[in-house]
Amino acid sequence: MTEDAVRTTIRHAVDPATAAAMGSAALRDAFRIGGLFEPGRVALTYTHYDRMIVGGAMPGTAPLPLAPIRPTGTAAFLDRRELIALNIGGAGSVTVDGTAHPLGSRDMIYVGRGSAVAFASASDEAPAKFYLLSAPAHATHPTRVVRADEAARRDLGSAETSNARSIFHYLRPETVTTCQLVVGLTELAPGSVWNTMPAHVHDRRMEVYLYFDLAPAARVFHFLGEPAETRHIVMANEEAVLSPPWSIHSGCGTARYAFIWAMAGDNVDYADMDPVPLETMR
Ligand SMILES: O=C[C@H](O)[C@@H](O)CC(=O)C(=O)O
Ligand SMILES: [Zn+2]
Repeated sequence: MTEDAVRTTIRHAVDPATAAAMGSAALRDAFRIGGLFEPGRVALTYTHYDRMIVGGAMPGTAPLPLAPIRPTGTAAFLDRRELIALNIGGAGSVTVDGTAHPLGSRDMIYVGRGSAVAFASASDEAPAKFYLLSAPAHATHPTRVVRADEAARRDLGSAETSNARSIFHYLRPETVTTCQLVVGLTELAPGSVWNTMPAHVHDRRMEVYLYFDLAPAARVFHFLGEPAETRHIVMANEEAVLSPPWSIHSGCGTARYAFIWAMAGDNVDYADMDPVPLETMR
């Protein structure tokens, strides 16, 4: 492992009044996260929204460890944290305390507090891409693999409103116990482009989206901000965007796409959202 195999950057929390005064470049710097998947690297963004860490690991066939990072101030990365890794690339494995868990496309692993983790790809030609999320943990819950076909599926929206989509709920309290993490994947049907409109907020939990499976030339216009003061960020494939607890999070693509949504905060109740009536948005 080279010395800079783990890269960490910090994102401070932004308040709504500051965000409302930002132009496109400042909004992108504050909320968009790029460069998640670099060959041979773990790229991490330590956010001050519920101290959620958002990252990517794109290993070769040799194990790429999740090394300790300075911002957590702990001897090992997961000493006081939990983690998920969701594979959006080729076949790979996540080794937890010496046990290798093979993960195919869209398989996920939850790793409880205190474990040691390393990533590997099955081949160099089609490397795995592990999307990583980690939140502070107050208890140790068992490590669990959730396969793509084990996630709870719910179909939402319609073609008439350009938002026919399927939600695959990977981490829900009914099946996997976590301290803070709530994670799922939403896939838009062909011809549907809108997610999460009508929008909602949930001041109890921050949220972060990773847009993926988007054609290289396509973009998603991602909306954020307080409901009556919205802004947008133009997102490309495999870019993440932070949603502060006070912000809506919704997007409209120039083509279909998928995204992984994840939350951390005061509760793990997915349904605890405050809907925003469309007529109140500005
Ligand atoms: O708080 C939950 C999240 O914003 C997502 O689950 C929304 C979503 O996937 C969708 O409507 O498509
Ligand atoms: Zn939400």
